[in-house]
Formats: sequence, C-alpha cells, structure tokens
Amino acid sequence: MAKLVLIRHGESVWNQKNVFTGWVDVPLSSNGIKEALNAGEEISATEFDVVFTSLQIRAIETAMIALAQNKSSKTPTVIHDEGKMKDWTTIYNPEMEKSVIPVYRDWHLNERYYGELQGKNKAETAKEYGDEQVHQWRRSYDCPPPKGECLKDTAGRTIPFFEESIFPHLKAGENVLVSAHGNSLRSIVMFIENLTKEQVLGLEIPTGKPIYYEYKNGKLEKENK
Ligand SMILES: O=C(O)[C@H](O)COP(=O)(O)O
Repeated sequence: MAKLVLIRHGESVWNQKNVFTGWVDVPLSSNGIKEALNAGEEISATEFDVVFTSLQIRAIETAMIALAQNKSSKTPTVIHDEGKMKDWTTIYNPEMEKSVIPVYRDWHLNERYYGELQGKNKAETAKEYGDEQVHQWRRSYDCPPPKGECLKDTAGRTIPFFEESIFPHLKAGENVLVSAHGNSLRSIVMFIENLTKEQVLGLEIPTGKPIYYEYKNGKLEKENK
C-alpha cells in the first residue's frame, strides 16, 4: 500500500510578518525550521521512495530538514535535470544511485502567483480593499488577485503535474512526499478529495503539518492521524 504525504513548508520569514509571498523566494523563519523538524519526527518511520518539491527554497528546506530524521538509510538527493551536470552518485560509483531518495523540484508545485499583492502586508491590504475582497483573493476558487493567479489557475498547472508525474509513483506502490505551499496544496487536496468551490473556501493548510493519504484499490484515501 503506497503512502502519499503532503506538507506545506514551515513558517517563512514573510509568513511571520504576515506578508503576501507567492513566488517571492523567502526562506524559513527559525520557527519554520522547528516546524520542519517536528514534521520530520512525525514522518520519520515512513520510508519515502521519491520526493517532490516546488522550486522555492522554503519548500526545499522543509523537505530536506524533515528527511534528515528519516529512519530510511537512503540519502535524499536533488535530481538535476540540466543534463550537463552529473549527479554526485554516478560520478563516484553508479551503484550509489540505489542508496538515494530522488528529490525532484518543479515549478508546477510553486505557490500561487500573488501578482501585485506580493510583498504587501495582508492586514494593511485588508484595510485598503476591505476584508471581504481580500478574503476572496485569498481563498476563492476563481477570483484572481490583481495580475495574479486564482486557485483555478494554480490547479491548471498543479493537477496535470500531479496526475502525470506524481500519481504513477503511487500506482507503482511507492511512498511519496510532496513539499509545497498553502495554495498549491489546496488545489491538490481539492482534486484528491473532490471538494466543491464552496468547500475549498474554508480549506486552510497549516504550515509544517503533514497530511496523509493511502493509495489503495485505485483510490487515494485520507488517513486521519
Ligand atoms: O503566498 C503567501 O503569502 C502564503 O504562502 C499563502 O498565503 P494565503 O494564506 O494568503 O493564501
């Protein structure tokens, strides 16, 4: 039975300051590092076969910090797709490939692009435009923030990636870890759990808390821990 664990990165420096982040590449705060360590302890018994992250450092840091405590004897290793750059595994000894957990980074898992809101304080933006407008920008399915993506747009890139690149690993019986973002994960959870537009309005994904699914009988089922 394959396992899928989704994790939103730990608190970032801008989460702490309540600033819209989107595609700005902000690292974890010290609290976010602690959250990643705690999440790592929680998932330490699951031996992952493959890891996916966005291209953003907060998601990559979270996956790597969490995996540092993994009981698996394998080493998480970023797979470079530049072609020209050989992996450290194959340069030294091709056999070493067997002792790594491949970590694939892909822009399709990036946070929702927040357009003109990126870099603005969330509370101040709510004062300027009103709570309801900002709530729509932050949580609705199809109301995009100025020059940014709505959740539907984000789903347009995350779901094909999930279906084409992640799902085949689960079908093959592999345990998969996905480290991504509040909204890129909201779109994936919406898809897996078949949520409606109304239900997704209330869906919040906290930082650094793993979400568990099991792939059985051709379906992903949520595991409540
Ligand atoms: O991009 C951001 O600012 C956050 O990671 C998610 O923001 P949200 O809670 O406003 O969706």
